[in-house]
Amino acid sequence: MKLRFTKMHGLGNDFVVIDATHAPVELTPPRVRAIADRHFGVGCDQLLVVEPASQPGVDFRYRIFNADGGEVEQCGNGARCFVRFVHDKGLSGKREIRVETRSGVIAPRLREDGLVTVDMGVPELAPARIPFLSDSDAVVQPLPVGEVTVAITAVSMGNPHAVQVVADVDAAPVAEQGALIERHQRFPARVNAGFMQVLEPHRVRLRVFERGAGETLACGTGACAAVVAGMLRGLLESPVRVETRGGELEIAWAGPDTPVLMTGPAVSVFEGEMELE
Ligand SMILES: N[C@H](CCC[C@H](N)C(=O)O)C(=O)O
Repeated sequence: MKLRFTKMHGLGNDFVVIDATHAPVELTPPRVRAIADRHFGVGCDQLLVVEPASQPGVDFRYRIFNADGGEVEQCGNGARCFVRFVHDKGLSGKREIRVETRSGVIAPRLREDGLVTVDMGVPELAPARIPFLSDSDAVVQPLPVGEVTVAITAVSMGNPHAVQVVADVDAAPVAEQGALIERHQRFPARVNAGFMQVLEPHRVRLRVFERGAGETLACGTGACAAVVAGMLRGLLESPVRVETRGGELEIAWAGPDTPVLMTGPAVSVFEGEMELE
């Protein structure tokens, strides 16, 4: 089958975006992996599939697949690229689009300045709903990882995150420790592992070893989770500028039981076609 796609990125977190609003696209995990492969396919961190809404009051549905083929609940950089894609393709005349994801409805808004603001919803902190196997709901919890024990804060933005504070993100063992945390037994759905360096109360640097994709240049839900973790630890004050390797996001949060607002860019790079088994 011939697959038409748009290649996009949010701060270097890159996506293959497929328009399935007129005809369904059958995506199996092997097909997702084939598309995401950076040598034998197009290459991307995640695959985004835009579909017609399946419920009233919503404009579209969009599905998110990691490069390893697994379908996941939420993607912050992807949500920004989604609304840019829908606008640029003329799929909607609106600039604020209500879209259904596996973790609920969000409404990314394409601003006049080209940046996108997304209400990413209320962070989930209850371990059972992250999910994080723990008999405590303390903000900071010890997690044995290999030969060391790290102090993490577990947060869900619809998808699970384990955030730790480090002195220097450039020196942090992201590849080795991130891989161990991603598959840690206490995260039964696996987890995105964040490494945050606090520069000042309104500014951090962040690296994320993503579930199902490895380290990415930026992670939108990871930035939201890091700011929530930092504020709960008393280290940060809203709004926070999150410096990732791919560029900057602005994250605002008014505290527990309120939504996290994320603002950042979304870029289309090229259109393409790929023969798919
Ligand atoms: N790897 C994530 C999904 C993509 C999230 C990330 N790309 C973002 O911008 O939020 C997970 O398995 O939960």
